[in-house]
Formats: sequence, structure tokens, C-alpha cells
Amino acid sequence: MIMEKKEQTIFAHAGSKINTDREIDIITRVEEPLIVVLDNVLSNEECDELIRLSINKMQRSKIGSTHDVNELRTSSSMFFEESENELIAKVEKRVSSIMNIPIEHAEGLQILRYTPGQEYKAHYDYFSSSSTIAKNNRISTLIMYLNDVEQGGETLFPKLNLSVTPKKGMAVYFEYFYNDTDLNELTLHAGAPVITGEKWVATQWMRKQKIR
Ligand SMILES: O=C(O)CCC(=O)C(=O)O
Ligand SMILES: [Fe+2]
Repeated sequence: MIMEKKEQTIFAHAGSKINTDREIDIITRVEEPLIVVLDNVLSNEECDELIRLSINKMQRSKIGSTHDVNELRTSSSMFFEESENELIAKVEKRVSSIMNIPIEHAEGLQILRYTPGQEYKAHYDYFSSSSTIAKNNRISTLIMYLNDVEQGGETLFPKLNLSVTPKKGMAVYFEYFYNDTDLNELTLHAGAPVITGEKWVATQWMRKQKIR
């Protein structure tokens, strides 16, 4: 039997903790592709504040007529500017050390809000290699849950039969920068429809090269 060597990962944390300005707990790992469930990524106060800061902007963007009408994703969304305020700067710094990628590679933090019936259908976070944007493609994702969802709203990885239940302050990390494209394709994921309650997430995407 040929033992294939495991591919190098970006995420390099061993053990059960990651020390940033906060002690993050590693709860679950899938090895290839690497998918890590993390707890204690954001405090309750930070979650509440991220929602509070973005709720106005989503309302504003509605007035500005940029209503989200997309089949793939029915939630509403907004992006924070880089280091837009003290909290964003702090979260970006923490996220950069969790993801083990310098902050210069980070896109603006995205906030998504799902109400009952809203979902994000199965997709890849990276751009198809035919697009120009793929020259500096995304390489990894951190999805942070900003609230508890009463029912539904799981993050699903259909090719891995994996379901992550949203829980306030927790996060799911995954990367898709493998040489083996089959591994990247296994990161197909979806936000299941919310059934009861609301779902709020903050997503951080990292790029291969600097963008700021
Ligand atoms: O809401 C979720 O669970 C998934 C979000 C997601 O896939 C994304 O932001 O890229
Ligand atoms: Fe995604």
C-alpha cells in the first residue's frame, strides 16, 4: 500500500488552544480537507456589538436600493471597511492569528443576516480558475456565529456529511489551497435554511496575496 503524505496546511495550530488576545478552543477537526470548529472566538459582547454596528448599515443599504436579490444567497449582507473601528481592528487581528495569515491578505469582514426561510445554497468560497479575480484567489475562510439559532441555519459540508450547528461565539474554519484540487472541492458548503429565529454570521476570507 502506498502511504500518501498529508499535504501542508495553512492552519498550523496544534493541541486544543490558540492563544491570541483571547484563548480560543479547538473543538473538532477534520483533517483533509482541514475543517476546524472553534469555540470562544468572540465574546458575547463582541457578537452583540458586531450585530448592532451592522444592523444600521444593512438598513441603510436597503434605502440605497442595493437590495440583495440572489438565488444562491437569500440573506442580507454588508462588509466592514478594513479596521473601520476599534472592534473591527481587534477582531481582524485575532482572526489573522487564528487563520495564520497576515492581515494584509484579509478581505473586509462580511456580516450576513438570515431570517426564516433564508439560506446560502451550496457553493465554494474560491473563484473559478477562469475568472481574472482567481489570480489572487481566496485560500481560507472563517465563519463566526454571532448568535444562537433556534432551529436550522447549520453550516453544511455535503461532500463530507458534516453539519456545524451555529452557536454564539463559535466559528468554523476551512481552507482550500491544496495542490490536490479534489481536496479543495470537498470544501463545498452551504448555510441551511433558518427555520426558527434569526442567524447572524461574520465571515472572513483570506487571499493568496496582499490586498491592503
Ligand atoms: O451561513 C453560513 O453558515 C455559511 C456562510 C458562507 O458560506 C460564507 O459566508 O461564505
Ligand atoms: Fe461560503
